[in-house]
Amino acid sequence: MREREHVLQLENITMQFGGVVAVNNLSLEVNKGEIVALIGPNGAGKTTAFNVITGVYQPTNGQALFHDKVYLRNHPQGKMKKGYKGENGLLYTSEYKLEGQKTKEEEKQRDHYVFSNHVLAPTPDHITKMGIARTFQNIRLWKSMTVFDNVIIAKHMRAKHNVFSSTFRISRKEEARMREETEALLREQGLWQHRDALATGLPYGLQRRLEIARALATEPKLLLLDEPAAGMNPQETLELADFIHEIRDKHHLTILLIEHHMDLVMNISDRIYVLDFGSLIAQGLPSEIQKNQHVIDAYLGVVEDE
Ligand SMILES: Nc1ncnc2c1ncn2[C@@H]1O[C@H](COP(=O)(O)OP(=O)(O)OP(=O)(O)O)[C@@H](O)[C@H]1O
Repeated sequence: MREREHVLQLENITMQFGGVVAVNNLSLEVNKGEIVALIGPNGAGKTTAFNVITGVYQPTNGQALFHDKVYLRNHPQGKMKKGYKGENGLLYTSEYKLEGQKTKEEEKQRDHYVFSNHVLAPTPDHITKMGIARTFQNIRLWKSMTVFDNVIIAKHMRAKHNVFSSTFRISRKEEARMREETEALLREQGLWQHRDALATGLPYGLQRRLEIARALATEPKLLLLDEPAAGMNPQETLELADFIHEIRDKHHLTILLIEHHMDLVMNISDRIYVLDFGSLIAQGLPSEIQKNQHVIDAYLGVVEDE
């Protein structure tokens, strides 16, 4: 069997807001080409996990790796050092000690975690350039811009220079290339005939498509979808499954998604992680998760199709 290629790994991620532990000691991995779902009841911490992965929030503790390279890391500091309610609060500090006799494996593990209090806090912009893109639970488009501009600006964000310098200084050739790629994306998403419309003027379903086109414009390796089926009827939800497979294959993506529509989740996911009150309560294949009594009690037993 081929070795798994890690795209994203979260290790011991805790996100605490004041006294609220929104995500508690979360570890997970997403491998190349996989479609992985993160599910759980309202308030379980799913969106917070996405916000940590994309640099919107700096986690209180833990680290994340993209293609096996640590790109964000933190440990409880300042006031939080006392008020920390999560687990493994010393793991990423030089205060971490291994008790008792150390095996080679434990030593290796320790070296992997401890970087002498070294904190890494990349900005969302940096993370987009690295190759992680997302969509939002509540669609967030640049409302006063046209459909075309929403996508081409995202392309500029992917370019090596920043939006402002690139707007004024990129070569004509590069600009032409970006326009061509934008056209291709809009055609692919069935949005080309709407290119001059304002983003907010589009019907809801097309706004979702535009959000995905804009995410794809940044040429991601990993795409995070936050409730892509929200507001869709059963027929649209069914079509969404095919659509997600299509974009995964066409754009060579790895996908992590949050979703409450269990039919969709069970249909498209290679693996599923289940959160409840910020903590991971189960992980496995869809067939395993469906049968897991803990998950049924915490979530599946009460889930309502939207
Ligand atoms: N910025 C914040 N400040 C304070 N508390 C927050 C913040 N963001 C999230 N929380 C809290 O963290 C917990 C997890 O919220 P989160 O939105 O991540 O859950 P979720 O699983 O995405 O829920 P849903 O399915 O309803 O979207 C909740 O208790 C929420 O109130």
